[in-house]
Amino acid sequence: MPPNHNLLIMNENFHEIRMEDYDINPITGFLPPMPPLRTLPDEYYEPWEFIIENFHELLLAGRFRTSVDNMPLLNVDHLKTPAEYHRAFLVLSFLSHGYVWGNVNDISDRIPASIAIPWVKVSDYLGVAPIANHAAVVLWNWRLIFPDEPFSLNNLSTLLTFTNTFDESWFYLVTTAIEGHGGSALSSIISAVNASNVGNNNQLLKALKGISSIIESINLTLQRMYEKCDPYVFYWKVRPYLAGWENEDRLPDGLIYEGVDGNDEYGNPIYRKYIGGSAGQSALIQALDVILQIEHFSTSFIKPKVNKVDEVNVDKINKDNGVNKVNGVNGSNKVNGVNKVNGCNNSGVQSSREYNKAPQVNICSYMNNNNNNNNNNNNNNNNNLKCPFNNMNNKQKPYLYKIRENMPGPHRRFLEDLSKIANIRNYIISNIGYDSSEDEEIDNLIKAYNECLAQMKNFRNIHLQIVSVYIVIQENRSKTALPIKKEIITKNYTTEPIKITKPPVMDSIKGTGGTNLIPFLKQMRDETVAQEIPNKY
Ligand code: HEM
Repeated sequence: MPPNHNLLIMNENFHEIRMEDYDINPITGFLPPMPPLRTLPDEYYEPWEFIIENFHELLLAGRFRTSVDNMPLLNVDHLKTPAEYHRAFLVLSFLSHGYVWGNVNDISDRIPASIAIPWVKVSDYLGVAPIANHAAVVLWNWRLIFPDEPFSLNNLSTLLTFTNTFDESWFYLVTTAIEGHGGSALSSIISAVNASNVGNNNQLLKALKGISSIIESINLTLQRMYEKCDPYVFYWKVRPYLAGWENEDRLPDGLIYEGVDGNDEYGNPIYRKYIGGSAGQSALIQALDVILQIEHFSTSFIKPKVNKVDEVNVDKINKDNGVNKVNGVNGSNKVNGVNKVNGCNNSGVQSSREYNKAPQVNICSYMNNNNNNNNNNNNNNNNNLKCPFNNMNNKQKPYLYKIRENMPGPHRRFLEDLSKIANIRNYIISNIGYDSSEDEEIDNLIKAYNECLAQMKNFRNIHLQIVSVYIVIQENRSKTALPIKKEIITKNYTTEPIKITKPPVMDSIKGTGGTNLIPFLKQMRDETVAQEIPNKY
């Protein structure tokens, strides 16, 4: 049966959300329900598995590329199950990135047909760009050391690494362990959506508390990165292999996938560009953003100014948004019909009390207006269910949206569908002052929602610190080290103290997708904080 990704939005009561339609498991979340395959079962794929088994040896011996060049072109028809496709994608990602980046003095701007053709086919099947990604190295790259013991960081091992180091394994495994919180996070997320849909404040409160405590656990796991991943090894040995071929100085034109795209009209080979692997491609973290209605803007976009919103009556807003029905649950009035209201994740609902302190920028309506202004023929007010980012070129898209191309198709669709119904923040705001007998309940919801934001802010602060240690400091070292090296050579191993004259460079360091790293990550954090609902309204 083809995946029915509309079920989530079509289902009136949201009681029967079928996570499996999105390749999501209620227990393991975005991780597969069973540990990924350690090899492809069909012997037909032995040529791939042989090179993978000898990956480090072949690189060390300088024979990796020729081995791949001599590999036969295999057909993907022998892959039978999703798990086999996952394994094939992982293997082909390693073969490709090993081929391109495996020799620092001779980077390849092409991959041979024997890996390019099957890689593109497997990627098409999985609905993902043909480039190493978070799914490959984190979701589909682990095993349990003791199969009869539970999934936990101290029972995990990686299947493949580029560098054969503890550091690289730990980098992936900490992230895999974070993904292990996905099952419970998604249960709470769906419970929260259901609760706000039927106006069940108790259930919503419980779900929000669940979400904040899961983010707290994620943060504790993230902190463990320092334990066994050395920043030097990460930056100089591991990270180069995960690089992609978009915004990449060493491959300015991108990469040729031989046998796939052919030549252009002038007979020149066609290049492809894709962003490399990053945990920013985690659908789990993005799902948390979506459910909390945290909106991220493109760094190149000028954030629209928030107009002071006049005090608006809830009834009027509901009417404007097409909410005809007010649902009486337990005798109280709750706003219902969310799924029929505004498809985008922030309908800009204001409370009947003064509620214009929290930023109320609605990226979807802003983008829709923007698109409509730019295209007079497309003045369609009923397109709320379409997310406008789809119409944007890559430079306009917020980075976190763009990198969804690197997520498996079902996970990307889950985020798209979730953002159409995520309404918790609006729900809480729209209920402020609606019924004075419920003020305390709403206060508690505000606190619980803000606590989720506080935990997301912590996540981004911890992550910023990690990025400073693992990238910024390493990169600055490289910049200050060059003159030092020269001095040592010319002065014949001088013992004079070396002065560092260059200030650390923060703003110009680039992330995987060419973003200005630190300003970008700070923006993500600030956009998180911006959604806080003030306690006093
Ligand atoms: C050594 C460890 C890590 C380093 C050096 C690192 C580096 C980076 C970099 C450079 C970016 C910028 C965007 C990009 O290049 O794609 C980024 C973004 C991101 N990373 Fe990491 N990362 C690390 C670990 C993790 C882990 C374990 C997670 C957990 C899932 C994570 C989640 C994210 C997220 C969600 C973003 C997008 C920005 C945001 O939502 O705030 N990272 N990371």
